[in-house]
Amino acid sequence: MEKKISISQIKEVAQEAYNEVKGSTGGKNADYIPYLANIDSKLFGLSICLMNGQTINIGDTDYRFGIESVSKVHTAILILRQYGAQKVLDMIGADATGLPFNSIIAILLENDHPSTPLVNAGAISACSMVQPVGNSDKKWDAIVQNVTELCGSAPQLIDELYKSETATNFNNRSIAWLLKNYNRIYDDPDMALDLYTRQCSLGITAQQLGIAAGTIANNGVNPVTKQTVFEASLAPKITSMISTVGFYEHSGDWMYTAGIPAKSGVGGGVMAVLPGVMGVSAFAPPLDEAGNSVKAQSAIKFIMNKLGLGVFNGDNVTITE
Ligand SMILES: NC(=O)CC[C@H](N)C(=O)O
Repeated sequence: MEKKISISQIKEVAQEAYNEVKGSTGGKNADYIPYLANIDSKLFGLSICLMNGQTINIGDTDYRFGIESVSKVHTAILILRQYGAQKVLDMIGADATGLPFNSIIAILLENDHPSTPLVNAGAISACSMVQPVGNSDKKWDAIVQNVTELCGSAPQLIDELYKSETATNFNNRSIAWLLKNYNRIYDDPDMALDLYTRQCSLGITAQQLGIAAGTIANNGVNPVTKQTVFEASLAPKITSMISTVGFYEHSGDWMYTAGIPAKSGVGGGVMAVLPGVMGVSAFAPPLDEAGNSVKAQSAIKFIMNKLGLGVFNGDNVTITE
């Protein structure tokens, strides 16, 4: 069906979502990474990027927080750009794990396969694939450049977070070496792990993440800078990956209730993609038990439900002035 929504309607509903959710007290900051435990848990930002490049920003949308696992989406896009869709499927996979993001059992259950670039195992494997293989500095430049193009502006490394995470990432070290054992690490394992840890420590704003989500929704063209960041044919590949595993073991419940593919990070950020319509991002540190921001989920769900939007609705949505 044809569905028309005005920009002022979107602004109104976004403000309503923000007001509704702002006072909620559910969840708690991630504390297995010491830096994250100390972030002000009252911070809350909501940002929407429309396909005409207009952004709607409410609350703490300029605060730089740790991107954490949302960076898995960016680097999955980078290897899709460098290798193409088939090779990424062959070398990592695109399956849901139904298990926590840092699961080791998931690697064993999937017959030695990392499953998807959007869980820790697949993301470390993805970092090992980033070209030029063998050159850590150049790989890092490629990762940052790709994030910059997707967001339309540069992220900034939060050094304290990087140190905090490096000092405590024992589980991820096991994952990297287990994958090496199964020939699923395509460069030096310690280098791949370090690049993964560093990309998780990039500081990003909700506005930047909203624009990155908008770039995916806009088939690879950044709606703000108008740059073609990746080929349009890759957009449904990345969106399908986000929808199957973006909220880990809660991904099914999320798609059922909110109807929008979204990816979370333990820094409190979420980026959500409604293809052809908008990118949405929300940031608030307190998390549920699967590591997904409680307020970000509530706000994005509120917007989708109130506007009657969702990838499964079958509507042809037009945004009017
Ligand atoms: N879900 C997440 O955001 C996890 C990212 C974090 N860097 C980790 O590896 O544990």
